[in-house]
Amino acid sequence: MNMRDLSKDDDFLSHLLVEKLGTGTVPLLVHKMDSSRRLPKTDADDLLQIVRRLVVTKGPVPLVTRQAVDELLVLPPIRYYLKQYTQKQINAFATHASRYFELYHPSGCIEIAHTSRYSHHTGKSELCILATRNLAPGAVITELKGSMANLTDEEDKELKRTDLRNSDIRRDFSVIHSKQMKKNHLFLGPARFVNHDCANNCELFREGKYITFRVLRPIAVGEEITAHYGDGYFGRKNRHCLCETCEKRGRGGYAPDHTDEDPPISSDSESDSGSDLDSDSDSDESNSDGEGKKSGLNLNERRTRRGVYAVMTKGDDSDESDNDADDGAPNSEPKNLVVGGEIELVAEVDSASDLTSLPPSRAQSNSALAVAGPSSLPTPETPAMTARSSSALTSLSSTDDLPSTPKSNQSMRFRSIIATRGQKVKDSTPTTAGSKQLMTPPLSEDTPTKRLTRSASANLLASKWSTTTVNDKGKGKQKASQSSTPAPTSGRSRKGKEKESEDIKKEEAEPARTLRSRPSAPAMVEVNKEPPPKREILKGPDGKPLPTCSTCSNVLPVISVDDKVVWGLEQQSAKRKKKQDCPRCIRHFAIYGQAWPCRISVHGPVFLLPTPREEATPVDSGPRRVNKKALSVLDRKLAAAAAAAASASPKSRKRQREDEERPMLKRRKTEPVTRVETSKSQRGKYIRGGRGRHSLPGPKGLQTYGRKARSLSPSKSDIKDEEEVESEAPQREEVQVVPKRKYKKRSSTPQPTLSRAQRAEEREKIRRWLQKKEEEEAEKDSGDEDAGGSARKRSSADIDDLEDRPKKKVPRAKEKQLPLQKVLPRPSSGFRGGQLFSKPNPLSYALHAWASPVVSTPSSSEDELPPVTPEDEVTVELPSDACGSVFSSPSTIDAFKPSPLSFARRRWGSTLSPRDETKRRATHRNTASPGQRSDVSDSERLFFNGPPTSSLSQDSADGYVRPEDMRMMSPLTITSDNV
Ligand SMILES: C[S@@+](CC[C@H](N)C(=O)[O-])C[C@H]1O[C@@H](n2cnc3c(N)ncnc32)[C@H](O)[C@@H]1O
Repeated sequence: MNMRDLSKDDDFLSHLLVEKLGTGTVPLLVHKMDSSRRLPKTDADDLLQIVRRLVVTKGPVPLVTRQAVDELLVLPPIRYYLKQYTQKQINAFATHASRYFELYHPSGCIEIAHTSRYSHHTGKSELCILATRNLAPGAVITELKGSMANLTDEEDKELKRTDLRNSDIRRDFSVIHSKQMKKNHLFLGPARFVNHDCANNCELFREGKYITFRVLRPIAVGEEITAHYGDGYFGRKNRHCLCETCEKRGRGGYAPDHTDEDPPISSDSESDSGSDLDSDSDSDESNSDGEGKKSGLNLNERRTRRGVYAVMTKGDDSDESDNDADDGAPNSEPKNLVVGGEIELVAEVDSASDLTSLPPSRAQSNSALAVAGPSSLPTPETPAMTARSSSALTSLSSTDDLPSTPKSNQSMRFRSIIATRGQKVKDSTPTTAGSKQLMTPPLSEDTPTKRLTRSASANLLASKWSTTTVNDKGKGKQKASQSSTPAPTSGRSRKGKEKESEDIKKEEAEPARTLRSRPSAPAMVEVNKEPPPKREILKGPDGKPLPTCSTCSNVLPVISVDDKVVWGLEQQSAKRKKKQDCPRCIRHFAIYGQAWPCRISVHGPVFLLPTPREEATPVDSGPRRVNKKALSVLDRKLAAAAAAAASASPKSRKRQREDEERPMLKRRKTEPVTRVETSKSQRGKYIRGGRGRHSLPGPKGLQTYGRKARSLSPSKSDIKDEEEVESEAPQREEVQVVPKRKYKKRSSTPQPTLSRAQRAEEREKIRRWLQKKEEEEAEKDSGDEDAGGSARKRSSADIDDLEDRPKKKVPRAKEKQLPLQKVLPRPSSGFRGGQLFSKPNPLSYALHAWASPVVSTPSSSEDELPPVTPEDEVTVELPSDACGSVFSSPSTIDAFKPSPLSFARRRWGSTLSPRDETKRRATHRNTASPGQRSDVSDSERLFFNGPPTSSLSQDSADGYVRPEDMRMMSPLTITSDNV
């Protein structure tokens, strides 16, 4: 996979499956590889439904994920996006999509969330990965994956480039560096949201084809998953690091003597970052730092030097050319990253860092570990699930844990405050440090136990997954030692990060080492059953308690995106007294239907919030199985129907024929019904008529005009032909206005074998034929030809037909005397626009068809009404959507002409007024493409939901598929390897 595709796909997929799955008003804003890239508009609801189905569908994760990917790929915007892709690229996209989908599976243990940790310095929204379960050391977070792409030298340089106009561009990415090859690989996917912590709780490692994360020490629910980027990533000795550990220790960006300026590069600067630096890593640094240095305070600077650098220190570093060339698997990681190959995150010298605007040590900073440390055994006062502080396996030494500067003794593992940029500016000024508290609410306290006690489901989950107790050191150790990669133990004194890394490296380097098999569910640590400590109520500068999330109990965050507060302040002021959930918990509930952090429905895999679209789109999108039983039932039914047809009276046969000839009406059961009732006084006034059995002049009918012998059950092609002609009929008067969207028959019958061009040709023939006929009729009408003469010209078949009807008794003389009147058609059963074509004289036909025509003046308001059936108490279902939208024309609906086509048009016309119709069309276009309508079957939806043509803009996708687009619908192959 190349870098361009991967970054493009990741931008799109993170937009779809992270940003769009936010809480609607609060997107989880992802920093893109190229934020200027336009992405196809996608309906967030569609995506949410797919994820919800994934959540409730039972089955192995790869299968369920694959299904979600399949569903994603048929969405019109996605098909549009993939239109130019080759099958290989589509596969790559699908695989990358599966990485994001996997995050949401109920068996997963992490989530992507907002974090306030860095953005209060940058004014930008930042994301992080949080644990949604307790994780024990050695657990592999299988869903935290990424896809890799080789970087050419040019691309590598390009990624280092700083766009001074937009510091986002090319800055927020992850790169994995192969030390031996001295080559970089772009590493994108959910794993890229892992932030750095100087005392990281996870490590990046290679497992088979994947690069994923392994837990180093116990992680509690709500705790952030962190990795170590290296010692020089955030300036020399990470002096600008804003991680929690630095905050606790009063180091990095929180050091009391911290300044935004970087000290001059000393000769040993390289040693800060270890020896694994990319040789040209700093080649562009001066350039990138220029702006920050000049201004002294670059608020837009995200402090991303170059992304995560993971260095392969051993393993097969043979050069890979195109790592996805072999199997077409898009996610093929570079082959040099072999199993067991050690990946080390190393520092990148930040010799000329422009990391600015770092505030001095936060006076009000909390220190989570003031009560923790290796010596601190779990006590009733210790937060039960504060694994880091209570676990005997914690790797932090007392000196590490206890801050060097006085801090508050609150846990700050899960913060939710994001200050605005304005606050940041104030924060960065020492003189205003004291007033910072006034501007920025104090950091939230995270008391996981409290969270659990607030949520019964969470308790359930916790108890369900409990495997070890943190009180039981031995057990915990045993668990850790069971893993092939021993996790740091509590007894081990920590002599700094480097020492720890060394130890881990050593252990991993042992030849006998085998990678642990992937746990089906991550190992958990049990919650402390002790009563939770009383939660301290955090108060704002006004002395009032800060609003907290009613589910997770964190202080409600203030989230700002590009200097704009997008969530928080309004909600907090308006709902200060009301119960309110934080965006994270709202999002969680929207996806899982359960209170955070529970993902498993206590009622089993029953979907909680079905929607009409869900019902219309069954979870099982695969072909339905026809079993023997169903077939025998079908056979029986068919036999019974045949027998009934054979024994039917001529009258009932006739009725049956009529019914068969009206497929359009039958189809629209689901559409709004307009009921028209006739008055009793009208009863008996009208005689039945207009039931012709004349075939329509379809492709065949052109040659055999006239009565066509029909079989009892007309063939499907007959019906289709009729439909086509009916569809075309109303267009005759507006030859130029040829509706492009033809109503598709809702059935699983195969589409006609005629090609589009052929059909168009046939239609054109019909149109010409009709026009010719009309002209002939017009000539006849204009002449002095009498009705009898016209009648004489009719075929005997037509006469026979007419003789069947009561109206044949109408004397010819009377017929002739009738003045030209406006005749309202009746849309009752029996009227067929098609037969009008075989009786080309509209007036005579009308006289026969409508024995007692309804006369109205041209300005009659009846014109505005839908066709009324003057039959006895007949309730008619009038079509109002599918056909109406195709055939009714606002311009012609009022202009009534007593021609067969007018009849047809009005017969099938929409019941809406022209204005309403226009409005309805607009809404219909905007909200529901044919492929989205619930009355359209799945197969048709697939057919309809084509991507817009390239000539259309993204936003004006017409939702119709072109034959050439069908390529996209070829089944995707995601092998289990890929997923
Ligand atoms: C690989 S990304 C991690 C995800 C990132 N937070 C986001 O929202 O895209 C790395 C970026 O996260 C931020 N970051 C992560 N850890 C940090 C730390 N300890 N101190 C300061 N910034 C950090 C920096 O902006 C860094 O460039």
